[in-house]
Parts: sequence; C-alpha cells; structure tokens
Amino acid sequence: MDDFHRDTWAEIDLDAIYDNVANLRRFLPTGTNIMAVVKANAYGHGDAEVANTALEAGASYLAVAFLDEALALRKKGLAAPILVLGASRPEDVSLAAEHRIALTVFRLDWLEKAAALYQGSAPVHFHLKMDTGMGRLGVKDERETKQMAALIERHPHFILEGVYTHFATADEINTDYFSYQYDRFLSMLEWLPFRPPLVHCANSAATLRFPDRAFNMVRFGISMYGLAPSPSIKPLLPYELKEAFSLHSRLVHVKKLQPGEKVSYGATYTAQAEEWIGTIPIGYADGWLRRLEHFHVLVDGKKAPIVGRVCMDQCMIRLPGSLPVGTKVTLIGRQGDEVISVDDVARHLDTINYEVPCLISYRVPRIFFRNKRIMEVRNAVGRVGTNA
Ligand SMILES: Cc1ncc(COP(=O)(O)O)c(CNc2conc2O)c1O
Repeated sequence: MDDFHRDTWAEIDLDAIYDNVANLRRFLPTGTNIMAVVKANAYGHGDAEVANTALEAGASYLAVAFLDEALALRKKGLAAPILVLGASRPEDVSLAAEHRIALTVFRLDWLEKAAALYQGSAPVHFHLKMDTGMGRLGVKDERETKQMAALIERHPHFILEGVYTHFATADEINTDYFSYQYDRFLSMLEWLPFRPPLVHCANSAATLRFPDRAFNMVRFGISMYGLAPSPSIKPLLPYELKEAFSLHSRLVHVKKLQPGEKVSYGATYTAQAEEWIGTIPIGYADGWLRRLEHFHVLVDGKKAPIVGRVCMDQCMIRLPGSLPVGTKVTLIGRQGDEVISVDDVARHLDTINYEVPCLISYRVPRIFFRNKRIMEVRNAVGRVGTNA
C-alpha cells in the first residue's frame, strides 16, 4: 500500500463498481457475456483494481484501448481475456500472442503484414471490427472482409474469436441512426463464412436500452463507473447506478481578506467585503482545470465558490467563515446533504462525464475502498518513468 504526502486524493468505491456490474449481470440474459472496459486507467478509476472487481462481479472479459494497457494489466496479474479495442502494430502480433491478448483487426493489408511477420506458434485471437457508421475504425467492404476471414482461416495460428461494431448515437433519445447501424451490422455479419464465437456491438447505452440487441457480449464502460452515458437517457436506465469516483483535499491555508484585496494570477478576483479565503493543494496539473474557476466545492457541508484563477497545483475558495487548516474539502462527492457529482463538474466544463475522471491525473493518489474499508492506496508520483 503506497503512502502520499499531499492532502489531495481520489476515492474509488469498488463496492459501487461491484454493484454496477452485478446488477448488469442480473439484468442481462445469462448467455450474454460482460466485457469490462477498463481503458485509460479504467476511466481514471484504477485499471487493475476495477478489472479485478468487475471480474468478481460477473464480467468475463476485459477491454483496453492500446496494447500497452493490456500488457500493464498482465504485469499486474490480470489473467482474464483482454481485447485491445484500438489499433495495434502488425509487428506486435507476437507480443500480443505471447500474453494471450486479443487484437482488433480491420484492414486486409495490416493482416497480411501481421501474417508475414508472425513467427510464433501461439494462437493469435482477433476480433474483426466492422464500421457500420461510427466512422472511426472498421472494415466497410464486403470483398475485403471475405479476404480477411479467408486469410485468418488459412493461417495455422490465427483465430477469429470475435466480430464487433461500435455505435455513434446509442446514448441519444433519437434511435434512427442507432437502428441504421444495427441493421447494417446484421447485413455485414452475413459477409462472414461463419459466426465467430463472440459477437458484440453494445456499449453501456445500447446495453442498458436494448439488451435484446446485444448479441452475446456487451462492452460495459461508463455505467460500470456509475455514470449515465448521457443526461438525456439517464431517466431511461433500467436500474440505479452507483457513482464510484470522489475527489477530496484539505485546507492548507486560511486567511481573512479585507475589501478590495485580490486573489490569484491576473488578480481577477477582488474581495467585496471581509472574506475568509482557503487554499487547497489541487490545480490544473491534477486535472482540476482552469475553467473550474467560478465552480464550487464542498467544505463544512456547504458549497464554497472557487475564486480567482486555478493554478497549476493549487486553487482558492471563499469559505463560509473561519475554518481550521486541515478541514476536509470535497471537490466531487458528498458532504452531509450537499453533493457534487461527476455530472455537475462535466456540466460546468461543458463536456461529458467520461472526461472528468479521465482528466484527474496520475499525480492524484487513488484510495480504493472495498467492503467499506481501505483495500489499497496507489500513488503513481515518482513511479512515472519507472515501473509505474
Ligand atoms: C469500442 C468501444 N467499445 C465500448 C466502449 C465503452 O463505451 P461506454 O463507456 O459508453 O460503455 C468504448 C468507449 N469509448 C469511448 C468513450 O468515450 N470516447 C470513447 O472513445 C469503445 O470505444
């Protein structure tokens, strides 16, 4: 268990992760597998800790964005099947096979290069990605698809384990484009000489809204963390999600300003009366962005506005009154009856909730709670650049 020496930290409630996955397990037909999407350090929540909890709760597969993330999970002892959702290099097929990591394939030229380079004898598992309208990665041509399936079938060590697509608008109320993509997927699946063992198309939104159109595996990301895929479909979700991420700090300085005194860079804030101002050790290098000036935090169970420009490592808040140094400040989470949700921060930043926990950088230690007790503390500062 790491320790840390700055009073700013994120708390990850692994019981919430467990419940979000266990509830999905109960919600889905038994034959539908759950692939826990733990890319980007599990959307900022801690890749290995979330992966282990999701597997305990009924997930059977993991997904990451890049091969490095999959290798990192293997190094941390995760043995479950892992799919790399993003692009890999053809020359890395051997490395993937060696670590039993499945790769996404979506170009014939890439597959031909991988076949020419692969010298190993371990099986290489591929998931063929079809572009039904997301316009990011994926094959779109019938002839190319058939040639790829034939090459994999001919190769002694290549295995087509899965085929999938990704929806662009499953989190929107209007389902026209979703239906277009779903129908497109159905017809593109006919291009294959056989159905691979795993067929998947649903992200959290599609999973929770259209479980009957999920084939036999879902890719569960944002809602595993207790967040709705979008504000518009939040009322449509079939069960309550539990938010796993919270962010806390402590007052390191408290002072009384006289009217007219200034706060922070650019002296953009002027005290209008005698004001108590607190300083907390978190700033934009931690992912607490400058645009959060004028947002608020919770201290002493009350909302406290962020005043003056957010600095790289610190920011200032106007206190409800004099408070002792060391008083806990909650930036995301609950104090008494007051809550600041990830969605609240996203709304202020005019972005989506996905971005908020992803942005909280490696510099903020993560404390993991399981069964309401501290299970692990991860402090990556000092690890970055070595074996993090
Ligand atoms: C291919 C793929 N499958 C599943 C998921 C999980 O989606 P969910 O978190 O909505 O459940 C993602 C998330 N990818 C992204 C989410 O935001 N930007 C992305 O590229 C994805 O890219």
